[in-house]
Amino acid sequence: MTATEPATGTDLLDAVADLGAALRQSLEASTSTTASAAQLREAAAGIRAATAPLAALPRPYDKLPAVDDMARAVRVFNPVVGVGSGVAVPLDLRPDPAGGGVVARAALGQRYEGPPTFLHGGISALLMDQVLGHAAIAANRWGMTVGLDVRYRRPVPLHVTVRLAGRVAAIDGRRTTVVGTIAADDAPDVALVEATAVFVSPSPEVAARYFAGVRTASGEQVSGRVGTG
Ligand SMILES: CCCCCCCCCC(=O)SCCNC(=O)CCNC(=O)[C@H](O)C(C)(C)COP(=O)(O)OP(=O)(O)OC[C@H]1O[C@@H](n2cnc3c(N)ncnc32)[C@H](O)[C@@H]1OP(=O)(O)O
Repeated sequence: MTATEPATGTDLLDAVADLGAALRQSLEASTSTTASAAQLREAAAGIRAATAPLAALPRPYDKLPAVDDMARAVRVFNPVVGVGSGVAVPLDLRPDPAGGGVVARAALGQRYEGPPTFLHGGISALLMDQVLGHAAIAANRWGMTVGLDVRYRRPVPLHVTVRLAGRVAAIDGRRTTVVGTIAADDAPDVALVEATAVFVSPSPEVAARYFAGVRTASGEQVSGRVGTG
């Protein structure tokens, strides 16, 4: 069982993952195609037609999807790890066998481009926030990000497998400091991006205020806290 692996292989979860994969293929194709204007308009019409029946069945944003499992930190529409998300990679984070923390490998596509042929710096920050957050959760130290420091040493190439890793560096009361890197998978010791994040577990009063209206699909109240199962 991994930190980001969905709970069960239910038919609904399989369908959510299938749609997520189709959306990601569509985004990737839309950012790398040389199709004509007419072909693009035809594609846009088809996508709008396919979207309409989904939009007609909305889920309130404070009701969690039935396929989520907060206790195991599985959030299926998370924009980094969620298998149902069109914008997610999705990263498959696993315990790092090389000494604590979590690690994932991925080749980032054209849809994440910043400078030509390289990863957008904001996407690097997004990925690091998530990876370091999961490293905190893996150490049973869930918290909200209060600080994220990113150093861009070298550009991250697209379409090349990179290794994203994070591990807890320090614990101080409700504060957890986590460090991590993005590096080429074949040169893991040469950091392209280095990041340090501080996560703070909200006080029970603050958590109750923030997440008071949030319910699971079966109607149970949630604390917001993830990865506690
Ligand atoms: C699938 C699961 C996904 C898991 C990965 C998710 C990764 C992505 C995570 C996010 O995106 S989180 C969203 C972005 N973050 C926020 O919106 C957090 C906004 N900040 C807050 O709401 C509050 O700061 C917070 C609830 C986190 C804390 O408020 P509290 O009122 O509970 O705590 P308080 O302010 O008393 O601070 C507690 C301790 O943390 C310390 N602290 C607070 N802010 C700090 C800071 N910026 N840097 C260092 N320390 C800080 C603070 O000094 C204090 O230290 P001491 O206990 O020693 O006094």
